[in-house]
Amino acid sequence: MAGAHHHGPPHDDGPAWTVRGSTQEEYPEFAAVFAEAIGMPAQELLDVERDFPSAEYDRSLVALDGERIVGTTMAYSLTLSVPGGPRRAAGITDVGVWPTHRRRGVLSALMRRQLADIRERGEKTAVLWSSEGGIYGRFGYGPAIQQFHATVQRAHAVLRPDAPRDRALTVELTDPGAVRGEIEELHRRAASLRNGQVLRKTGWWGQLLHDAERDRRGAGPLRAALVRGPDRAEGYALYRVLHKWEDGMPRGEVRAKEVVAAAPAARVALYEHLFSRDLATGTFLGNLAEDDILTTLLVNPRHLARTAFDSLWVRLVDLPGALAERSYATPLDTVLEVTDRFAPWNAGRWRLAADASGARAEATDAAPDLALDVSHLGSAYLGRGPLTALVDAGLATEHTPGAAARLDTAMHVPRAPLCDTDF
Ligand SMILES: CC(=O)SCCNC(=O)CCNC(=O)[C@H](O)C(C)(C)COP(=O)(O)OP(=O)(O)OC[C@H]1O[C@@H](n2cnc3c(N)ncnc32)[C@H](O)[C@@H]1OP(=O)(O)O
Repeated sequence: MAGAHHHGPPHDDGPAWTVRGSTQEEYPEFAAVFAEAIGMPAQELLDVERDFPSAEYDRSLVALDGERIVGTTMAYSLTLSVPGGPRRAAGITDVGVWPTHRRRGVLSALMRRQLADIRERGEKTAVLWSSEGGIYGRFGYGPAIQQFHATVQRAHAVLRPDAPRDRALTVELTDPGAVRGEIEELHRRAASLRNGQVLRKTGWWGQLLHDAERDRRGAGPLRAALVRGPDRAEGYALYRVLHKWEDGMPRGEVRAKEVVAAAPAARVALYEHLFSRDLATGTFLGNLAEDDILTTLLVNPRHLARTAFDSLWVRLVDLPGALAERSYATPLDTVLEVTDRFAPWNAGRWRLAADASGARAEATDAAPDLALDVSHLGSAYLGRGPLTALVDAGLATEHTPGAAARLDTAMHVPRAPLCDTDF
């Protein structure tokens, strides 16, 4: 058995741990290691996977100590919206290291192998939601989206009188399973329009709408509010109501998991529906984009309590490929000197040129305008990573004055990215 006295190899000392592909047969052992690492019952993982399969076993990796699994990770084959359109991307998940084996380079070994595998498959980027902010920067991932959860007390949950309201829209309150097709279609449409969104797998929808008791955390069943227009569904909210009484007074809370709308009036109808549930003193809204119209439409936005957090992290796996497959707001011709510890094929100088006909990135010997880490480009990839801030912080170096600002301008997108699917 892997012993408590085993000290394991040092981090950067060659192929430290054996890493190999895993299988469906091995999944119970895989799940046991990952579950222990994140502190949830393994059986829960197995049940979810049995009922709502989404695992891609041929993309699962394990690290071994002797025969025993001590580290896990998996990748999903995703479609990610990036500036320029939807692109294939690897969605990294199930990262866990057995607690007695942490900080001995197990994850580092898994990451090296996984990046090589992704490159071989031809996906240009990898994305993930991180459990902690301190893990993935060193592996070349950069936080690319800031989004927020919000709470608004009933007294302040009032939208401007001139907010768009459409009498032709009706709100239907129902069990989400009854309108699943419409909900999925609305999300697919919205996801294709927002950078950072991923298309949800069937298993994820099943899990989301299944409404397991453990997901309720004291609140009632999951409800769908579906906005219907004359021709088609225009938006939906998925939410629960937590009914609570204190000293005989109603102190309930509406908890919205997501609000998705194809038009502003539908979004207004959904917010006003959520704000008007009786016996609730406030509304929680999860996963809003930085520029969500709620802030704009509240009569008094000061009382919207926002908790900002990093959602999606982006990693350029094939740097020239990733830079070439997105679009740029302004013409660009610049030379980047890039460091990359975990995907050495990206390290070096790249000339990035973009105009109306498209973008190219090619290896070059020319003098660099800007020197930075691959993780910095990951942060900027979805259009909101300020490279100038990295220069100001002394983490990136400008050799040509203004190079970072010019790249920021070219990579910028007007609408804030959002990812409302945590995988
Ligand atoms: C996409 C997802 O699945 S997110 C879920 C991530 N998983 C979890 O949070 C589960 C609990 N945590 C774990 O299982 C492990 O601690 C892991 C996976 C985060 C890290 O695995 P380890 O094998 O310990 O990482 P490894 O030894 O390769 O560390 C490499 C470097 O990263 C650093 N590092 C690792 N984890 C962290 C962390 N949580 N915070 C800060 N630094 C970290 C290490 O100190 C080390 O630095 P060094 O090279 O300067 O010494």
